Amino acid sequence: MIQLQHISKWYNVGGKPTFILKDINIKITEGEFVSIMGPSGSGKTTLLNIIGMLDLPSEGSYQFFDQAVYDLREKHRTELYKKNIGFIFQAYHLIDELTVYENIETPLLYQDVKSSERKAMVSDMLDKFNIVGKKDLFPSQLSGGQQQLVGIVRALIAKPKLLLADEPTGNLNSKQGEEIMDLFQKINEEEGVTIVQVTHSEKNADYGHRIINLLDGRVESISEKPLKQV
Ligand SMILES: Nc1ncnc2c1ncn2[C@@H]1O[C@H](COP(=O)(O)OP(=O)(O)OP(=O)(O)O)[C@@H](O)[C@H]1O
Repeated sequence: MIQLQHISKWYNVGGKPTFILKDINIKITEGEFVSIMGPSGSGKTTLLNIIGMLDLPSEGSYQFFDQAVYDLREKHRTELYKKNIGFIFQAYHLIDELTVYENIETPLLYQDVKSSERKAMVSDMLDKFNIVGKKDLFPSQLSGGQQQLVGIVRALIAKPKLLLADEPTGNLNSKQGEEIMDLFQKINEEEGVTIVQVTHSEKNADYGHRIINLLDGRVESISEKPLKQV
């Protein structure tokens, strides 16, 4: 699904290149659940944003299914992203002025899905994730865990093949965090959604089949993990 080759990213700081990522080579197969770990500043978010097509590297190539991502015009890259990728952030990034229902509906508006179809899709998701009763509330009226759940439902509504999550449980207590990780596991196993998450937590990383450890912008090691027993 994903093949990154010789990906590097640098910024010019005071006339000198400062490397954020250096010669990253990673393959991710459809259906995998991968965790990215590493100390603060090691380049995790930058790598996730490159995988999510939100950021461009300074060098290297990226194959997403049969598409050479950097050969595409920006418009086509955006279409590829919108069609295939859902993003979840630590700080939820919900729109405060919109209700739960409206927040979940937003990605469908960008995809020009018809009104009647949107209604059916949102209702279906509200039902599936047991949040029908919250649909008219605003984000400020929800707990952190509930807000993240809405963020996840919003990321999933357009049926992405790839779910990217940057510290998805960073603002949650351990019980809420565990619920979100269990949900990720379910989405991965039952729906076949490929997941790549950045995490500081060993416990959360263990939910993945594979852990990629970054250090100073390089892949320091990759460890395969047995599936977590439930
Ligand atoms: N526009 C920029 N110009 C210069 N340096 C940058 C820029 N954006 C990011 N960096 C640097 O890139 C490095 C990697 O950042 P990144 O957010 O990818 O790290 P991270 O591993 O996700 O860290 P954390 O765990 O703290 O979130 C940091 O040292 C950061 O200062």
